[in-house]
Amino acid sequence: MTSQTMSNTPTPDQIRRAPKVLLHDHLDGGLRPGTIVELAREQGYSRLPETGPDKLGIWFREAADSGSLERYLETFSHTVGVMQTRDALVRVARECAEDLAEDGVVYAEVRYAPEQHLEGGLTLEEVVEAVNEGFREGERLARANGHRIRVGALLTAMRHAARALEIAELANRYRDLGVVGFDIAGAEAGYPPTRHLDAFEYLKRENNHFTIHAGEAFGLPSIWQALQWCGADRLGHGVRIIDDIQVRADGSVKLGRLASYVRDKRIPLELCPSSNLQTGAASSYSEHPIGLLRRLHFRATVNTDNRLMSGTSMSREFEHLVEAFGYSLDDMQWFSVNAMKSAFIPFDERLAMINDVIKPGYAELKSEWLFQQTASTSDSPAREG
Ligand SMILES: O=c1[nH]cnc2c1ncn2[C@@H]1O[C@H](CO)[C@@H](O)[C@H]1O
Ligand SMILES: [Zn+2]
Repeated sequence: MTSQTMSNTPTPDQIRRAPKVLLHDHLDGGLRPGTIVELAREQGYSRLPETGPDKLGIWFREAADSGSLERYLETFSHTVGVMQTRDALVRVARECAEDLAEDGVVYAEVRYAPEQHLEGGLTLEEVVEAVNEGFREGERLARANGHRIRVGALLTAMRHAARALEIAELANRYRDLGVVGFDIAGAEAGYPPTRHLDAFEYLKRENNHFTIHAGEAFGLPSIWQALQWCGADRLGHGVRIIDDIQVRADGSVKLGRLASYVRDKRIPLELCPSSNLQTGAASSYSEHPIGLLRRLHFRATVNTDNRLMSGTSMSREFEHLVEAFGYSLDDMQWFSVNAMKSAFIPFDERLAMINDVIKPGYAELKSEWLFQQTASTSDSPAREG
């Protein structure tokens, strides 16, 4: 008997078919390399470092593999560079929804910074409407291909800029019209989230939702500010919360006050393992804090961050975690339910996704697995699992 049939390790095919929930994915970090090449040609964008899709895909992964968030972020000039027209935005958003659906993602919140897409003369509103249109088209095309996905947009403000309040107002205006929340992103060191307190206070007064990139390139002070000064509903990454968790030689664990708060309040951590390896926040999958955070029952979720720059997908992220930590379909379900609970759509809609899509999806995969087990052990004594 192979180890595959003896253990309950999901296969790559099962991982892909398992219903997955994605809360942290950048629209401008997930383009198909072939699309970048075509858009660049159409728009006369001549600064691409490679003109063949395969080489360009490799270039992004290698350039992003720098160990520094600042250098990682430089690669976005080329994706943002070809996302300056309405048609380009519609196409990129459509393909994003299609690619996620194909990968078994059933619910996604995809973020982008509208202020970065104005160079071709579009207004902020036109940018948001183009992206929304693309997501709706992508959802329809996915459905026609037998995949069900729902995509909500998060509007990001860039933390080095000074437009956060304006973007927060934009997110509020398009609430219930495809936009489900707000975020700030960009270089973390030197740009604390409190610079944008006015935007967060405005959103709180409007009963709106937001997440903050924090605890990725900078540690606990950034997480503390994001939660206790700004009132973030979720943490983008938040991986450095590990700095407030002490694992003693005997294996016992002591949480500091901030880590306790994050766990006690069920603050969702939008963890992005591959991205963290590239920017230096973790050194290998098996050493990634997600293993400990999952064991300690933090509200941990699994995310892609930037599929292009990391050459990844939700399935790839789970494949890495399955390999590093021996995760089962039950673990995958736990992460997916965690993420769905943490989404910014209304409670009843989250519950419906959990009960009608996620749980039945995993139940089906597990029953297939049990069936295979029974078939492969039919002439040997029953095995304890
Ligand atoms: O992991 C990250 N940390 C901080 N900022 C990021 C990360 N990934 C992407 N962006 C930034 O967010 C912008 C809007 O999508 C991107 O253009 C990029 O500059
Ligand atoms: Zn991010």
